[in-house]
Amino acid sequence: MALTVGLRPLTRALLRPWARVPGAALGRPAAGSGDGVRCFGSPRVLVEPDPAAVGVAVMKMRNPPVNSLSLEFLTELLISLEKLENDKTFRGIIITSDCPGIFSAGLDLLEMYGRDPAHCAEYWKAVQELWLRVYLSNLVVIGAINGISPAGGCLLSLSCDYRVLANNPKYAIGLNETLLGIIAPFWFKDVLVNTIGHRAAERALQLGFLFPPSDALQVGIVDQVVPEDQVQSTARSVMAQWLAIPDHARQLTKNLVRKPTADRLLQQRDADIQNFVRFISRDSIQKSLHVYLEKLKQKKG
Ligand SMILES: CCCCCCCC/C=C\CC(=O)SCCNC(=O)CCNC(=O)[C@H](O)C(C)(C)COP(=O)(O)OP(=O)(O)OC[C@H]1O[C@@H](n2cnc3c(N)ncnc32)[C@H](O)[C@@H]1OP(=O)(O)O
Repeated sequence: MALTVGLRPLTRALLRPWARVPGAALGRPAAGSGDGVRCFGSPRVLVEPDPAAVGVAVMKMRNPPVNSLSLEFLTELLISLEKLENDKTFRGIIITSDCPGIFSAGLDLLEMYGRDPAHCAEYWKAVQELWLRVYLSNLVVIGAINGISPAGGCLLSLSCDYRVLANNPKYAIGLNETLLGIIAPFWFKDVLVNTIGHRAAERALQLGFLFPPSDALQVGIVDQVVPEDQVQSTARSVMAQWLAIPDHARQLTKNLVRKPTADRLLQQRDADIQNFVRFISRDSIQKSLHVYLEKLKQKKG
């Protein structure tokens, strides 16, 4: 999948040579890891081989305070995923968070609020790109969801092959876009419908449900709920089960199941970008985002 087409200078710079990303170094031993352990990443994305599982990488999102998916963060995630996809030593990735209590707060509202149409278009293209990259990955992708995961964070989780959620009543997962006065795009909706079924998705989307762990498991938006300190070990055991399947058979099957959903976006990416830009630029939508951002500020007191 070509990643650089049509992207503006910031994104192109980030997608160009790995070494240009400050702090990034492919093949450099990880701080605190044994000599010779391959570790690569970027300021906001830490990627390490799982010391206990051959062929598995752990990708930790580290964009404090809430792992919101800014353009720079999306770009770094894309670079890391592309590296992993092309590195034949890896067959699976566990995606998790390095921000306590938060998997990802979803799309970065500041990339959509008060921005010009060109910026919004570039941002949306990167959002599409990340989804396609994760959803269609040849690797086994397991979400070790160790925190709240609304909207874009939920989409990222839903795009994994399997989701393990920490059993903490403070955590919740769902597509809550309507609560912000915005709507989930058709491909977010498609992935949710594929996961929890039409009727449950219809209710969840319209009411902007954020499911706490027990409800999340019951509706099927996650596959397993486990005590917080067992999220990583469970993700690792699940990974072993998925890696026991020959790659070619699993990958072709994944493609068979997921391609029709991805194709719906691939066939109309530009139109989807234009729709997004038109929608997000409306005064009424900008007002809703403003109100929501103010609410987030006031919550702090
Ligand atoms: C035709 C097509 C139409 C398409 C339409 C658009 C489709 C858009 C699709 C997806 C949308 C999204 O993903 S929108 C994002 C949804 N996310 C949320 O609703 C989560 C919002 N955040 C929270 O609820 C909380 O921050 C938290 C529960 C995640 C964490 O709470 P906590 O108390 O720990 O932290 P704070 O609330 O104090 O937040 C700290 C800091 O971060 C800022 N913040 C939080 N979330 C975001 C975000 N998503 N984007 C940008 N910034 C965010 C928050 O404002 C605080 O900032 P300050 O410290 O500066 O006050």
